[in-house]
Amino acid sequence: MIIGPNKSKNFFDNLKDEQIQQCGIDLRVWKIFKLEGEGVIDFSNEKRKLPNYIEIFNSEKDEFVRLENGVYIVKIADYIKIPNNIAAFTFPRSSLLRMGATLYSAVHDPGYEGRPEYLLQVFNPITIHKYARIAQIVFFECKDVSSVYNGIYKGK
Ligand SMILES: O=c1ccn([C@H]2C[C@H](O)[C@@H](COP(=O)(O)OP(=O)(O)OP(=O)(O)O)O2)c(=O)[nH]1
Repeated sequence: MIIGPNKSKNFFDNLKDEQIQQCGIDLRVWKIFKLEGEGVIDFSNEKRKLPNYIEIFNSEKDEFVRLENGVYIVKIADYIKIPNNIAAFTFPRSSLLRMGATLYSAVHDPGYEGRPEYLLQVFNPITIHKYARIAQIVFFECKDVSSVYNGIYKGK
């Protein structure tokens, strides 16, 4: 069952009214990175290695950035604290899709807190202004949780 914004807004601090949607919360861009080098992924995470992130935009310093076609990492400005019985998925805003770009999200685990990062793929050049509402996160009740998130991305 979806946890609506009347409750999920409490998983954030300092949300703007415009971020409250019908069943989710719009998320704001903080930083955007290009990837440099290759990643490594395995079974145990022993060999896991992320590429270098080259910052190309920061909402605290820049007004906007024009992105050519390509792949980017977006760091969200909003700090989220997910309760231990709730999970979440993030979707691109339809306006982003309508511009020829999209955003990919993995699962947000019960117990996670931090500022999520997403993969942004640009198929048609777009301009992103500071703190742009780029995505919408939707929260779900998660029964029979085996454990809460305590991995390397917690709190970042
Ligand atoms: O697109 C996403 C989806 C989730 N998260 C956050 C919330 C989630 O709880 C945490 C870890 O996500 P995941 O479990 O998919 O990461 P992993 O690659 O499995 O790393 P770990 O070994 O830490 O679980 O990252 C993101 O930042 N971006």
